[in-house]
Order: sequence, then C-alpha cells, then structure tokens
Amino acid sequence: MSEPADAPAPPSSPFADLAAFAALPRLAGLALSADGRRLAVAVQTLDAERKKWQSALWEVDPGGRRPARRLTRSAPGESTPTWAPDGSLLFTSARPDPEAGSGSGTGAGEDPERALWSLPAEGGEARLVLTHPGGIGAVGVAADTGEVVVTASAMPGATDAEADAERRERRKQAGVTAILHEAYPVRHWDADLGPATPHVFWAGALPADPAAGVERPAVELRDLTPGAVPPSGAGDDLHLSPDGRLLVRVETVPDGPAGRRDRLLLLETATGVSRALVDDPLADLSAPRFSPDGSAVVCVRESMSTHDDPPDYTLLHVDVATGAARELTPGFDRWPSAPQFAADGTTVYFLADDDGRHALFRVPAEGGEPVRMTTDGAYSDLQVARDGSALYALRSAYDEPPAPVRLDPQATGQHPEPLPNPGTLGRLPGSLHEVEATAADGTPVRSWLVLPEGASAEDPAPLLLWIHGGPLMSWNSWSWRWCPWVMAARGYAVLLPDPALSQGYGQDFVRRGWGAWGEAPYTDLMAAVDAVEQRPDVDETRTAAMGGSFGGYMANWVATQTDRFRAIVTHASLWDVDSFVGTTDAAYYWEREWGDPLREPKRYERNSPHRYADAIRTPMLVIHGDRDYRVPIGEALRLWYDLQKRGVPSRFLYFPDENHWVLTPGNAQVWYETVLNFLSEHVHGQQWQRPELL
Ligand SMILES: CC(=O)N[C@@H](C)C(=O)N[C@@H](C)C(=O)O
Repeated sequence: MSEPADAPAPPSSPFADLAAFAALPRLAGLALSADGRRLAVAVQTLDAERKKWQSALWEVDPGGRRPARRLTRSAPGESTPTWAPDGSLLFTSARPDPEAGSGSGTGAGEDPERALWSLPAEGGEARLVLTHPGGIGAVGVAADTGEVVVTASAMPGATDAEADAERRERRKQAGVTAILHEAYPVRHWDADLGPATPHVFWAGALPADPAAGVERPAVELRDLTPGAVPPSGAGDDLHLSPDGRLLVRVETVPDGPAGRRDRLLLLETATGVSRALVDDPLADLSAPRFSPDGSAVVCVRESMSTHDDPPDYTLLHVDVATGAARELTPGFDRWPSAPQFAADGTTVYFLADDDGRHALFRVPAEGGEPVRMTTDGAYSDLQVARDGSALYALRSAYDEPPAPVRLDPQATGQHPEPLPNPGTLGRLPGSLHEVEATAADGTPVRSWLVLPEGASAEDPAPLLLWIHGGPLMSWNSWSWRWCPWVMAARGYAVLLPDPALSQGYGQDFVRRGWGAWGEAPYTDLMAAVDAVEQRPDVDETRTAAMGGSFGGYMANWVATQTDRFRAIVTHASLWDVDSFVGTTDAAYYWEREWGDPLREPKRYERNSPHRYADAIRTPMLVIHGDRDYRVPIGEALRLWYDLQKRGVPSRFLYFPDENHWVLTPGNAQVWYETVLNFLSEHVHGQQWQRPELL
C-alpha cells in the first residue's frame, strides 16, 4: 500500500496529463530461460506516431543486478517471448523479413502476418523461423528437446500453406468476406469465427543457423489437427511434454444444440493420434501443464454453472497413462487458476483471488491443504526455475503496475523483492486504503479506496464509485483501462468495492448474487458507498458512479434504483438482459444462470435495468464500441434511445472501431477526457466542455 502523500501531485505527474499517462510503459508476458539465467518480458510503449502501443522484448536479470535492457526493436513490435533450451529466444512479430525483401506473410506488398522469429542466445540479429498465411498464434516449446508447436489459422480444406494462401487470395480477388456458419457460436470477443480456423502445427526441431552463403532450410509444418472446423478450432491453451512426444491442449466440443464446453485432449506429436484426457460433461477444463517427468498433467476444472448454482473451480491431477484424475484442492473455498508443477514435481503452484489480492499458493502434488505464499498484490506469468532455486512472476497491485519479481519457492508471507524494471513509475497522486462495510445481512464487503492528495475534513474529496465487470471478478490488480489514479490526480476519491458475486471471498459470497444481480450485488455496493461517505475526507454530496461490462449493467441498474449520484458513466453495458444473452458471443454461458427467457422469464423481468427506464433521473454518459461482440452495440443503442426518449440528460461516446475495451492510445485518451469532462459538469457543476477532437 502506498504511503499517504504529504504534497500535492507535481504538475509533471503522468496521471494529471493524459498524453503522458498513455506513454507510460506497460509490462506483460514474462518468460524464464531453461537454464534460469535469463528473463524476457514484453514492454508496450507508444510508437513514433503515438497512434498505437508497440510491444518490444526486454531482458531482466533474474539476479537483480544488471539493469533491464532492450532486446528487440521494430515498428510492428514483438510479443509471446518463449525460450528454447539452447538459449535462443523465440517470439512472434509481424515485422518484415529483411532477407526476403518483402513481408514475412502472404506476399509482396502486403502487410506481413505475425511470424515466428528467433533471437540467437549470443545476441545479434533475430532470424525469421516460420510463417503461415494465417499468421502464427500460440507457441509451445518442449522443455528438454526444444521441439516447437504453433497454432495458425487455416482455411477449410487447405492441406498446406500454399493451398491456404490460394484460398485466401481467391476470396480477396472476388471481394468476398462473407462467412457461412453451420454451428454456434459465430464470434468471440471481437473476432469473427471462420472461415479460417485455428489449427495446431508441428514444427519439430528448428534448424540451426546456416553458414554464410548457405540457404536457410525451410521449416515444414505438419498439421496435427487437420479436422479442425469453425467454431471448434484449436485454442491457445496448449502445452508440450518435456520430451516433445505429447501435446496436451484444450478442445472446444458441442454441448447440446447450441452449447460448447472445453475438454482436454492428449495428442501424440509423431502421429497426430489423439485421445481425450479429461472429458467431463459437467465441467470445462483449462490451463493444462505437464509435470517435469511428463507422467502427469495438472489443470483447472470449472464446474458448469446452473440456474441454482454458480460455477466452482478446483485443480485436477491427471495421470497421463491412465487418465485417472483426482482433485488437488477439494474443499478449498477459492477459485484456483494457472497451475504449474514445482521443479521436482512434488508441489503444484497456482494463483487465486483471495480477499482483494490475486495470491500465489502451493499445494502438495498428492493433494492437501493449499498454503498462501504471498501477502499483498496480484501475480501473473509465474515462471518456475528448473533447478528449483526460485520462482519469478509479474506482480501488480492497485498502486503498482505489473513488474517482475523473484519469489522463494517455499516461503509464505512473502513480499518479493522487485527485479530491475524497464517500466518504473513515479509517485502516485494519492494513497490507497482498504476499507470494509457491512451489508444488511451482516456480510462484510471489502473495497479499495483511492484518496487524492490533500483530501481532508477541511477539503473532502468528491467520490467516484467504480464497479468491476465479470461479474465473477475482483478489484485486485493494476488496470490501465480503469486507472483510479487518473481520477485521483483531478481530486476524486475512487471507491473500488467487491460486492456479492466477486471472487476471493468464498462460494457463498458468489451465491448471494447468483441470478439476482439487482439484489445483493447492488445493496452491497450501496453499503460500501454508505460507509465511505461517513468519512470526513469524503464529500457525500458530490458523488458519481461508473462501471464497464457487468459494471455497466450495474451502473444502469443503479440509475434505475436511486438518485443519490450526480452522474453515471456506463461503459460496454448490459441494458436489456434478454437481448444481451441472445446476442453475446456465448449465449449458452449466460443462459445457464439466467435460463431460457421464453420459458423462465422471471429473472430477466426482475433484474433487467431497461424495465425500469422510467425511473432514471441521473445524467448518464453511455460509452460503447461497435466491435464489442461480448456486449453487442445493440445494448448501447437501445439504452441511448431510451434515455433520449425520456429526456434524461445524456451523452453517447461511440467508438466505431473499438471492441469491449478501448485499445488505441488516442481513443483511450478521449475516453478519459470525456469521462472527466462529464464528471466536471455534473459533479462540480462546471460548464460542459466538449473534447476538442470529438
Ligand atoms: C463468457 C463471458 O461472458 N465471460 C465473462 C467473464 C464476461 O466477459 N463478462 C462480461 C459481460 C464482463 O466483463 O462483465
């Protein structure tokens, strides 16, 4: 937690200047080399034109001594760092191939597709390793042999890259972009499913660099999933056994007429023969990882939710030879994710939301009581040193963006030392506090509270309630998209509560809000607001509420239930739950909870904000991206019409080419600018200022 600041934010604070905020480096994707001596991390910064975020790979010294140094540089950027056992660093990039004189993708004069590149262990120039007309997606490397498997999208019926490129070209020449679907679903997040489908390709051992003047041997890709058809293509959740003989991956299979579920498939890489490893009609399986000796797989089992019950998560230990699975974390009242074996295979590490943190845990591979290893913060990208000497991860918190850290593989109560970080941040314009309220039924509701510098009884800060999405999530890690420090730099206190349905407080806490979004989740939020409004450093007369996705649903619901806020910002929000469920990219996921609207309309009738539109008095800012397939644009269009029709003071910030998020620096800045101007107008009573570029 940051110390309360004693001086106002310096004018140079990047949180007070949206252009400077957009320029702060953002870390993602950590990878440890096989010998444990090198760490690579992807760092996003603005490109030269400041029009997009560009990812480059940096090296971080696991010993913490040498400063971080940049490894790659190109306009299209580099990501997905993966070390091969020989110390070379594999990555994907859509950079042009300097040796070919044209793009590394589909043909001369076209933008290259994302290809696989390799940076030699001793440094020097990266070389292009392999391409596919559909671009390279995920990359897996066998820890002992260095053999490589990749995913790439292939056109139906194309048996090789040449045929694939030809099919793409024919559509292009004919001006055809249409997709004919024969099964549900048809979209995912912001992507159309089909006509190309992700396949898994075996690349095997990569050839060494040829001698000068000798032509580089081409890498032959062998399709391990020739039958893949939309929408059940190969996902990116794939992992090779250390000897490269087996691949474990997630396969999406039909579940009822328009449903899908995920199972685990084991595939022999030499023959392409596959068998189901875990196929559970009552659960989705994900995140498979082999044990160091390849004899077992650990994975996450998510039980399928029903009308009465939310999902529950546990870890499975699966014997590769027999497929026998046993629960590793029975009775553990948290949702484990991202499991990995320790170097000696006797322990499994995993991550889980816990009480406003995303903590690191360990459990014996034999099963037993999980032990929490970290105190504060949210961890991701866990890397296990193969000699068992250390763990590495990216760690963030609400007051610290992701940064690389080293952890002790055994210790509990850890506050890991940060490693040299290419993205160090200056001082924050305020302080972070943890607060607790009590709901009407006596349940504790905890929140993070960001206070701006100078907030005091003499000068209390206006309050902004931020509601998280999901809804099965928790406010526990740094967010560039929902950064409370941008608001704090303008003097707002920001309340980030975890109401009913949030993660990290046990199954009963989720159950309290299941199928009743307008009840406990709403009243918990109001209890959290009531409690902080008692504070002398918070001004209870100047408040606003906002949220995105489920948080947008709740912002809309709040608008229909109370006039206590001066303004409401609703981003990518659900307005008519019935129409949302039918048009989102995975209707079956939501129907498990909400039911078929024709047969079971009650939950929709009770909880859908649009039914209470007449009650809205609060000015609203509606924000939505047209490429949002998770919460389709129809929700915002109807909300906007309903507000306008009723004369509710409102504005609509529409992004024709953004998706569920806001991914370009320019749009992200006008997002913050519009929200801040809207808040200034209604919370502070200032004259509305239309952002200059809008
Ligand atoms: C499949 C699915 O919808 N998953 C949820 C995590 C999700 O995306 N929820 C949206 C609506 C949100 O972020 O709130």
